[in-house]
Amino acid sequence: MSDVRNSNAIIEVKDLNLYYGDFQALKNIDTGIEKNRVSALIGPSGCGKSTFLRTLNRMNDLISGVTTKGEVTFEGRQIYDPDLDVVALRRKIGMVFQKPNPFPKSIYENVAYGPKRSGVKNRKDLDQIVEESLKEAALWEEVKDRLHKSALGLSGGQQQRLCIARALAMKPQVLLMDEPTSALDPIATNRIEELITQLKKDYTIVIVTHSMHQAARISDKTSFFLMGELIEQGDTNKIFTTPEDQRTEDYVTGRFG
Ligand SMILES: Nc1ncnc2c1ncn2[C@@H]1O[C@H](COP(=O)(O)OP(=O)(O)OP(=O)(O)O)[C@@H](O)[C@H]1O
Repeated sequence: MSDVRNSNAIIEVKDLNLYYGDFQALKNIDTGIEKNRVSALIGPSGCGKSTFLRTLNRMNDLISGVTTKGEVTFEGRQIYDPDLDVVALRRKIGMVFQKPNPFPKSIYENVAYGPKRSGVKNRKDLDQIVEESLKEAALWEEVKDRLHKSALGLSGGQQQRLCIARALAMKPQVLLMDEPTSALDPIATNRIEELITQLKKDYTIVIVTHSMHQAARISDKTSFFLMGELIEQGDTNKIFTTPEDQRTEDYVTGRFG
């Protein structure tokens, strides 16, 4: 298997195995997530993409019966170290979900919520974080005149950009995105894809996608999973044009999945 581990990796994964009870969902995963790149995780339904994504900020801790073995290091620190501050980890490695899930609060409060909880109290500082995060998420112009209106009044695509702004407000280094456009129409999808391409200047992005077109359009690196194994990983262009493994070729050419 090709090896993408190198000195640009912000996250390194070594011999990672994950079980839901007796069922092994991830098998001997070795990989690295490169800094300031978009990495796509692809593969047929149930192959372990979302499970793998969640291992990167310990979101699987929230599911009972999960056992994780192996190493995940973020900037050289073991993230499965029992002494690690998981809340701080999730601040640095934020997450955006498939279905936009804004809180039933105002647009402003959605973005200010995390910073407030981590101790930012000064109104001017909060105003600034809200404005900057909404600008980074390409939503500011659409909402600046209705910041104190409910977030639930936004369109699905706007809600998803709000969720991205909410994650950015915590000043993360990595953004994990689990099929962030699967609930959106093509125009809203296009806006999120453009946004992801802009965000990689400042952030590292890992995205689970069912759309091979999306992976090919926006990612630099692609990892192909099958039945809990990481079959092949490398430059997106290579994975889609000259993959080394027959199973990868069958998947990317649409022969299964
Ligand atoms: N909470 C859970 N408890 C038990 N088994 C689970 C749980 N979550 C996922 N699994 C199983 O682990 C395997 C991997 O699931 P996962 O959701 O990671 O796959 P996926 O590739 O993201 O799938 P999809 O593309 O359909 O979202 C599947 O067989 C799934 O049924």
